[in-house]
Amino acid sequence: MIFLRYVVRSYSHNRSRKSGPLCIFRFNASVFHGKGMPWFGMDIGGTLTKCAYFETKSANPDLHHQETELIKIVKKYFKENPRKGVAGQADIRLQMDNVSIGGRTGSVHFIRFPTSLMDDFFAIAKKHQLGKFISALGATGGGAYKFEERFATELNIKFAKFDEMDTLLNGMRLVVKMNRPKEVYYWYNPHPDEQNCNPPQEKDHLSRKEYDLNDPYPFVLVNIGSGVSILAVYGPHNYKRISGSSLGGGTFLGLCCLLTGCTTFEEAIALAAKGDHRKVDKLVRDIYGGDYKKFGLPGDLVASSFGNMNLPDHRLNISKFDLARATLVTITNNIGNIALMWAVNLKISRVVFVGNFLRVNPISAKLLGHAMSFWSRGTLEALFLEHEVRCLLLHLLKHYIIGSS
Ligand SMILES: Nc1ncnc2c1ncn2[C@@H]1O[C@H](COP(=O)(O)OP(=O)(O)O)[C@@H](O)[C@H]1O
Ligand SMILES: CC(C)(COP(=O)(O)O)[C@@H](O)C(=O)NCCC(=O)O
Repeated sequence: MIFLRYVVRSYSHNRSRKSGPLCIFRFNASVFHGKGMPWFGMDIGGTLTKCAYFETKSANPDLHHQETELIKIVKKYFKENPRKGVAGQADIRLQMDNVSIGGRTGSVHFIRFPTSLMDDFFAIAKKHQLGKFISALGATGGGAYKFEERFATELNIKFAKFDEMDTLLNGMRLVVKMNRPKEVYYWYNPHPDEQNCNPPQEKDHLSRKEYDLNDPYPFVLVNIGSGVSILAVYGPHNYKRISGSSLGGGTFLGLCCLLTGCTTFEEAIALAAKGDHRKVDKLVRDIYGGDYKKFGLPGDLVASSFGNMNLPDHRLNISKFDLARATLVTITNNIGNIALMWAVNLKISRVVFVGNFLRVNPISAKLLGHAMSFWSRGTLEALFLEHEVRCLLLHLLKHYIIGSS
């Protein structure tokens, strides 16, 4: 059986953890028989390409030599890379150490690069004759379909494709098990007096608490990527896609770039962190002069997202920070509303939010956490995963290594 082999060591300069980076090279299967080397999987999404690899300690000195050689090539790869982005960012924070997969112990590393830079990836992969090292690659996401032919014809690499929803769920199951009890968490209010008294806006004082998702079914899974997919999950192999929305992470980033001139997600989130959406939105109190008591709508609740922006006076008083925050709150609230509707409709009390929109984005996570609880009067739980990056790659690894799901 031919296994995927990659040398991947994150190149991050993180001081507290071992660093190492990435690349993708197959070893000669007849020599290595799939023992000891890192395994690799790729999720090619609408915005980001996510890679994960499992790096075991090698017991085989030949293998170790090969690995060292490959790391050299990897370093070259980064140096020669024309654009920094395509080299990928190692998500050191997500790294999982001492993980056991297929009877071996090692670390799972995560890396990402923008899918829009796939041409650069191909150029570099061709230059280094990647196809000589890799024969097959576990792939998921829309790009597993979109780029399959290019990988085959230009790089001579075949895809073993996995459906992104199947893999997302399998990966989630796996990561929850492997990283228990730290993986799943929720936002709670340490000051119960304030519980449900305020409109569902983000709460800076909310704290994170671990959640034991030992018996998870049923739950609603909301994947916030470029767009949004919503699944009702009833059992390990029993789920359906119940809804979706085109207003997702890509919408936030796209609108934010248009409205503020920012160019990256990190920048957009940093702007939003300093802004006040209430200057941009029309609130219930702007309309009622206070709360709309009959229906329990607090005055601070957003009545109309961006509803003040038709007025020149209001437009003069807002900053790019406020616009970024309003965009973030608008998109997040919309996703929360759809998720809530489906959970209530299906009488499912747990809603798990995943996807890279929640990466470095506690504003949205807290907003979702508070809003779900507020609007359901405490009957719904909004849960989050430590590995908000689509952990489905872990499933790929497992599938490839052990040949089972
Ligand atoms: N470094 C980043 N670059 C671009 N978008 C990012 C980044 N980090 C987080 N995001 C957010 O994550 C979304 C993509 O999420 P992801 O789950 O990777 O979806 P996809 O599989 O569609 O690429 C983006 O639309 C954006 O909102
Ligand atoms: C097409 C997608 C499954 C692709 O997944 P993604 O790359 O966004 O994670 C997703 O963007 C989606 O479900 N969009 C919403 C489509 C709808 O209106 O239901």
